[in-house]
Amino acid sequence: MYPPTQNLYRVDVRCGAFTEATEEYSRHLHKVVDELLRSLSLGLGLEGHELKDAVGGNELVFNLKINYYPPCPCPDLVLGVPSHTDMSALTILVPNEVQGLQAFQDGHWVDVNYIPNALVVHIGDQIEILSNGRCKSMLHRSTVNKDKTRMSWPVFVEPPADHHVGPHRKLINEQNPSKYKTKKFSDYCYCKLNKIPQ
Ligand SMILES: O=C(O)CCC(=O)C(=O)O
Ligand SMILES: [Fe+2]
Repeated sequence: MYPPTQNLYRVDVRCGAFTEATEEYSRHLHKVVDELLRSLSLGLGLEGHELKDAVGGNELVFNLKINYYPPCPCPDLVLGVPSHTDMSALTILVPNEVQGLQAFQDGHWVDVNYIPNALVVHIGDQIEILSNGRCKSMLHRSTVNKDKTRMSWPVFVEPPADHHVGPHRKLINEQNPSKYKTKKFSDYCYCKLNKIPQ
C-alpha cells in the first residue's frame, strides 16, 4: 500500500551546516512573508502593517514540514496528499523537480509547474477569514510519480495558537457582514482536523 500521508515529519535539527542553511532560509522567508502580507494588506485597502498585525504580528509561527513521496507503481490510483486548503495564513513551499503539486482552478486540477529556485505561495485559511472571503484559500493536492521520489518543503506561516482570528473589522460593514466566526487559531485547527463545523 502506498502510504504518503503517513510520511510527514516535523523536524527540529540543531547541527552545523544544516542549522546555518535553515537560519539563512528562515531570515529570507521572514522578509518574503513581510512583503507578501504588506502587499495583500494594501490590496485589501488596509494600511501596509494591518494584515500582519491581525494575523499575529511578530509572534507569527513558521512551521516547516517535509513531505516525502516515494515512487509509486500505480500513480493514477493514489494521491500524495488529498485535496485540501492549508490552515495557515500563508504557506511558502519549495518542491523538488518532480512534478506533483496541483491547484484547483475554474473547476479543473491544474499542474503547478516546477520552476527552479522559485517559491510556491499558497493563501491559507486564516487570510481568507481575515479578508472576509476576498482572498481565497487555495484548494490543492499532490500526485505521485511512478519512478521518481518527490519531496516538498512547505513552511506554514501561522498565528500563535491562542491568537484570535476573524474578519478584519475594517473589512466588514452592513453591506459586507462577517462571513466567518472569530476564534482562537488552535480551536480553528481542532475543528478542521476533527471535521467539526467551524
Ligand atoms: O507536496 C506538495 O507539493 C503539497 C503538500 C501540501 O499541500 C501540504 O503539505 O500541505
Ligand atoms: Fe497543503
